[in-house]
Amino acid sequence: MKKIKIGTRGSKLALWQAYHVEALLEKAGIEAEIVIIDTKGDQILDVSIAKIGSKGVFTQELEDQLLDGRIDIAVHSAKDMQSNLPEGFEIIAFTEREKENDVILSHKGTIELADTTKPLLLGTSSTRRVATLRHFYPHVKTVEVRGNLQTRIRKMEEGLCDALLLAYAGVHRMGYDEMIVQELSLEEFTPAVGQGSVAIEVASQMDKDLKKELIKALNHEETSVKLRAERAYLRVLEGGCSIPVFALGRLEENMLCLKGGIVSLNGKERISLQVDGEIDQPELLGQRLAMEVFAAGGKVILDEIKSTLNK
Ligand SMILES: NCc1[nH]cc(CCC(=O)O)c1CC(=O)O
Repeated sequence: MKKIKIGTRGSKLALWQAYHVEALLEKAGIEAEIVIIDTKGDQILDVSIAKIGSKGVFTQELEDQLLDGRIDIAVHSAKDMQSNLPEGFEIIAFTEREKENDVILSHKGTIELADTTKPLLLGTSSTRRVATLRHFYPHVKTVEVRGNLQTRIRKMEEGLCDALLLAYAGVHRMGYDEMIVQELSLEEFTPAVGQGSVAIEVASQMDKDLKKELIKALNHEETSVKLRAERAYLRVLEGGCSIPVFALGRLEENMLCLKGGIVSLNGKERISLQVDGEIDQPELLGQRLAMEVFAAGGKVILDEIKSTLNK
């Protein structure tokens, strides 16, 4: 079998993910090498993702190279993948998911979100986290902070904020577990779709046998079932990472339980529901969740968010 070229962004987290995939391939006896590609999302660091327009900022360049055959697979944080891939591309595998929670990282020791007596300024650039904070902890102030984890930590230490709100997966992979001061609950801070897993994207024209080999080596079936449901939910909402929606699949015996919802940008309204169904049709469950969230008032919230972001 030929040597597989793994395309990745050059950030430390992206490289960790690419090496992880390389190791999984090697374990399956497949030789691989890593090709680093610069993306628009990496170059524009001073503008929030929500403003750049999230569509493919981190993925477009990798997709160009997939078509050219300069790389065979593209590795992304599953969370950063838009719900509808452009024509001609598909995700063939999701790697085993890391713990999905959000965490608080701080150089200051304990942080008490519920303590309304002390001013607290949290750094984040995720609309979901800001809106969720506004909903559950309206007294907490937020400031936008972008850049890679190292940059964000430096900005925090320089005084930009008291603490950072981040995905556990990225913090853990970059080796900053010691700075975690609190793990947030999945009930309040239900994660973004796909959080904690790595997605493998290919050009659909890829040789069928090769595709099969790669799926066998890289796909974690249970993760894949959960993420297919979560992504189907996101697809109905046409949400990129700029919209504060969340969903989390869980497997319980032979059932797939999907919890998810949406929160308004000001945090005033938050809808969170759970639907349960068969494991073998995860997409249907995601669509069902979307319909129930819409019916419960989510459609109005979504339309409001979209009109605000498009202004
Ligand atoms: N949006 C950026 C991003 N994309 C993936 C991760 C972390 C790893 C993961 O969730 O898989 C992060 C950082 C964060 O949200 O804290």
